[in-house]
Amino acid sequence: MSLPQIGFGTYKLNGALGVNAINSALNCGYRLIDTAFNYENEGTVGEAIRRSGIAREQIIISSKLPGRHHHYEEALTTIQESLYRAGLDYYDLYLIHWPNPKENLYVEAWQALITAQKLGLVREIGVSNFLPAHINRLISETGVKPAVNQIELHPYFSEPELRVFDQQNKILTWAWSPLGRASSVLNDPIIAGIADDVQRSIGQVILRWEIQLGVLPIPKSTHTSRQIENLNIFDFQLSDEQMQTITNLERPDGRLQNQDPAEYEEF
Ligand SMILES: NC(=O)C1=CN([C@@H]2O[C@H](COP(=O)(O)OP(=O)(O)OC[C@H]3O[C@@H](n4cnc5c(N)ncnc54)[C@H](OP(=O)(O)O)[C@@H]3O)[C@@H](O)[C@H]2O)C=CC1
Ligand SMILES: O=C(O)C(=O)[C@@H](O)[C@H](O)C(=O)CO
Repeated sequence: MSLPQIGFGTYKLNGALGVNAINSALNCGYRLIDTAFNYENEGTVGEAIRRSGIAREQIIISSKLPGRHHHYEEALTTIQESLYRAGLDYYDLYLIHWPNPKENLYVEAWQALITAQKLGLVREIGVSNFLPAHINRLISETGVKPAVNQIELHPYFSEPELRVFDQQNKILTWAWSPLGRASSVLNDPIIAGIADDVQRSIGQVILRWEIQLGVLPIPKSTHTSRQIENLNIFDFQLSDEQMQTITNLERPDGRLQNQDPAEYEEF
């Protein structure tokens, strides 16, 4: 499957305001929309797509299986429910949202995603927030590798080891909260200096850094002007030195909400 280099995140985009925001993103040119069963907005995404008038096959739509439905039968039913909610016949991608290692049912959930792919409910399957040990287990127990791994990634938390692991295994890394969910990174003075040099906004520099790292960012915005700004990152380049300067901003406590997938469980 070929994917755009950037997608659109939809966490917190619900109801009529959500439909307007997602519709606006589609009009701006986004062709990859990220949602999740737990966002309770798969219906909003489906409605925005129908209203856009853009042909279904021109849009990549990705959703995610919540932790409370990792049992095989429940997972299959949940994928069907995800489709009914969105009013879609298929998802282009379906991911396990979190591995929930203490619950320890993610291999069973993966087997359900494999079946869903065989049934044509989803075109490709992947994971989110998976560490190398979790992915190695999926591969050794099922022989099927995830197509993508969607992980927290922004300049204060750039996941160097996980990116290398994904690359070595030909798994595409997606960056969630690529703008640090509008936290202090969007005012970082070092990135501001680079933004001045390249005559772009801080957000554009961050997203460009992610693209040049080989990662697919999925920024969310309710504002059309920001949606456009976040897309306009393909007509400039960061130098190797600028790339390294941003990568050096890594912080040991760089996670936004201390959601370490080795420990964190989300249901
Ligand atoms: N798999 C997972 O576990 C997770 C997945 N995700 C996915 O990743 C997506 C993106 O992450 P998210 O947490 O939403 O955070 P983002 O990093 O995309 O940041 C979104 C915030 O940044 C603001 N913003 C967007 N563009 C700009 C800009 N150019 N300048 C200034 N501010 C800007 C938005 O404000 P405004 O809307 O007002 O414009 C919003 O407050 C989610 O929507 C979701 O789809 C997120 C978290 C976890
Ligand atoms: O948004 C998501 O996809 C999540 O997995 C959530 O954990 C989200 O990051 C969050 O902040 C919940 O409080």
